[in-house]
Amino acid sequence: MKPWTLGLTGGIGSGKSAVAAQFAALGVDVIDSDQAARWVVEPGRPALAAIAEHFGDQVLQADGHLNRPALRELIFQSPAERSWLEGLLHPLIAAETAQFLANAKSPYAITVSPLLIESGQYKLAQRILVVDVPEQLQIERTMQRDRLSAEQVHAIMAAQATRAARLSHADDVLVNDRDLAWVKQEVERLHAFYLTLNGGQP
Ligand SMILES: CC(C)(COP(=O)(O)OP(=O)(O)OC[C@H]1O[C@@H](n2cnc3c(N)ncnc32)[C@H](O)[C@@H]1O)[C@@H](O)C(=O)NCCC(=O)NCCS
Ligand SMILES: Nc1ncnc2c1ncn2[C@@H]1O[C@H](COP(=O)(O)OP(=O)(O)OP(=O)(O)O)[C@@H](O)[C@H]1O
Repeated sequence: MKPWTLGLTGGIGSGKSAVAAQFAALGVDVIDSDQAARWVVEPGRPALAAIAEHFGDQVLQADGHLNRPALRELIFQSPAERSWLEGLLHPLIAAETAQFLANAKSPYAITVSPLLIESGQYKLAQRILVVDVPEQLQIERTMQRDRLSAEQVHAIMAAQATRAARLSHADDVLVNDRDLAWVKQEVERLHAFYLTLNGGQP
């Protein structure tokens, strides 16, 4: 039987990757749209050439790879430029995701995306798990992981759905305000529950 799809979402730095890694360790097939966003702009791919043509060589590194921090600065200070980039990349990311899910072999598969709600991709999932954290913790973890200023993190958060909007789509919520042992325990609980579901429903 074709696996059903769990959509896993949360704001920047909420802990999606940490949660997804625990599901993957239990044998669940996981596709992460942040990773797919990297594949589609590898050197030689047409999207990278389109980005360089649109933004200029300032968004390329000397070795020809995308200069991600430079592009990040440009798009989070201009909604129009962000929208242009999303128009180019989101269909490519969606295609990579669809192909992965079509080949998934575990009882259910997970699509991880920070923009699951915003992009409409949630409609492809039978069930939605939101990783939720208090904003202060989200900001602290992101600043530490990415070496960003509070202002830079706020600019990215402003481009994402609000916590309330995301939670309004949730079937399940993992509150990631404790340590990683807690994440593991919560994922094991959810996984045991998900294995009892038919097509994502009880
Ligand atoms: C701007 C880019 C080059 C920055 O790369 P960088 O390596 O610094 O960050 P990374 O890709 O790992 O993303 C980190 C986080 O930023 C946030 N973020 C990224 N893109 C967006 C966006 N378009 N809107 C809102 N938040 C975003 C997400 O929370 C994401 O998890 C990159 O994020 C990108 O190509 N974004 C456009 C594609 C996209 O929308 N990706 C989001 C998944 S669909
Ligand atoms: N329960 C936790 N305890 C301590 N640190 C954590 C916990 N969960 C996540 N982190 C750390 O917080 C940071 C953000 O987590 P993670 O990278 O999983 O978030 P994300 O939602 O995938 O972010 P993004 O949207 O940017 O991809 C990472 O450095 C991670 O190691």
